[in-house]
Amino acid sequence: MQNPVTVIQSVRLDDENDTLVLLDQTLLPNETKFLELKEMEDIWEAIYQLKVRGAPAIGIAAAYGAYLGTKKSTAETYEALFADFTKVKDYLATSRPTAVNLFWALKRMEERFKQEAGKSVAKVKAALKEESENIRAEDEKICEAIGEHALSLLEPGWGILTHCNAGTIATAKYGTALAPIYLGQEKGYNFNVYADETRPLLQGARLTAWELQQAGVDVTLICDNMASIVMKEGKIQAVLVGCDRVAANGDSANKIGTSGVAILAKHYNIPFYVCAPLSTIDLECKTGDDIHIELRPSEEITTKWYEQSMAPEGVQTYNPAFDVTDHSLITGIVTENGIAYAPYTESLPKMFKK
Ligand SMILES: CSC[C@H]1O[C@H](OP(=O)(O)O)[C@H](O)[C@@H]1O
Repeated sequence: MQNPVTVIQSVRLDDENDTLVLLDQTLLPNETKFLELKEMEDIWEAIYQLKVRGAPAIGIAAAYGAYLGTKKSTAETYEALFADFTKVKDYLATSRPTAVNLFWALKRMEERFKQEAGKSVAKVKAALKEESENIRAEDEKICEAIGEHALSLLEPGWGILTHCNAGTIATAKYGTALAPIYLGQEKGYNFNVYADETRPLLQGARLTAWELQQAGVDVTLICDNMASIVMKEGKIQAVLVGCDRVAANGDSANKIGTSGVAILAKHYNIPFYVCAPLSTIDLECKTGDDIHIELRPSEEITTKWYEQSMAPEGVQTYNPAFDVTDHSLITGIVTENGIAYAPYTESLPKMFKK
């Protein structure tokens, strides 16, 4: 039975109208609104402001944006079109630095462009459209495969803690960390999901709790500082999180606060799994120290969710959007090709060879 929430397409191409259609995730859970974007500046802004967010969804949006931006070109030669494509690609690549899917998707679009060398402008544009649609369609299958592998690690009735939102709206469908929750629901696993609110942008409260409630999954919203007590009280049998970039040694960048959850899970002897499409694994990054952590505006901490500021005027803040969970804290990395276990420098490359 199709779960109504998983069929929501948070990122969609409306080619006939030269438009990228995005579910505006900054308005959830209070408003479900789709944006229709034609201009590269608006697409850049939508990625930066997390109107579209989640590593796979960012990659899909960038691929569609690169196609739409190139489609507009009036270039009459392959070379001139490539110059226009490159401008769009390089511009979209500046929107956010941490999720590797943004760069992976843009590189894949560039590789497809080069495969069409010597062909007519029309044929190259058609190829870019096809490639962007392939990226989206593949991500749906990848997330389902991650869900199947992750489900093999879980038992019916388990309490699952998750951080931020790695759900259906962060991907083409199903999500990564939430994929086993949706697949398990179809099979009667009846998980009890505990969602960290995930300050400062509240992806857990606004998005995960919303997605799972809409899907009829048993979800309990907790403040980030409650993760320890729910683990201590035996409510949690596994932690599942998404990721934005996995380094070759297994260090994994994910939403800020994830590494703290991993340390708690280690302390309470609870398995901690990172759900990672291969498109989020960056073997060029040797360790988490090589991952660029995005810093975001102060207002997200001080005023964004309050009728009035809850912090003294002008207080200094530090707002890293992600942190890196050390590979030693990760029980396994669930990919679409199977589950990688430590030592990750050996197991991760094998995932690409299946
Ligand atoms: C399925 S990847 C989701 C991943 O992306 C989120 O970051 P953001 O909300 O800033 O795009 C978060 O790290 C999630 O785990």
